Amino acid sequence: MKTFDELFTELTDRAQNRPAGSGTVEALDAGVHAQGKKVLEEAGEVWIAAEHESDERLAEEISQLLYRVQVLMLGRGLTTEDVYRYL
Ligand SMILES: N=c1c2ncn([C@@H]3O[C@H](COP(=O)(O)OP(=O)(O)OP(=O)(O)O)[C@@H](O)[C@H]3O)c2ncn1[C@@H]1O[C@H](COP(=O)(O)O)[C@@H](O)[C@H]1O
Repeated sequence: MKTFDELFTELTDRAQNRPAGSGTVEALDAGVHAQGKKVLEEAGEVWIAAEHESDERLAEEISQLLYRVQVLMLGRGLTTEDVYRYL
């Protein structure tokens, strides 16, 4: 179990150290256009799960959306502070 901030720290480390086999490194190398498409795709899956699937499936889809949003943040060079200032 990890928090949003803990995941962001982990993904930042992946971006900096680029370990072999990291899906995050692959997603970052794919560029902002591909990262944005993944955000949209996961958002759609969250919507469908919210209407038609279990709480557990919905929670899982939301976790994937959060991951995809973080990859996009890293792709654009944003930090959590850049986002939190608007919350
Ligand atoms: N939280 C996530 C996470 N959520 C979603 N995903 C990726 O997103 C996929 C699910 O989303 P999709 O529906 O788009 O995927 P898919 O269509 O089934 O498959 P592809 O798009 O990959 O072909 C998963 O199979 C993962 O590849 C994640 N990949 C990694 N993490 C965490 O990120 C950290 C770093 O991971 P690595 O960079 O892979 O080491 C680790 O703590 C991981 O647990």
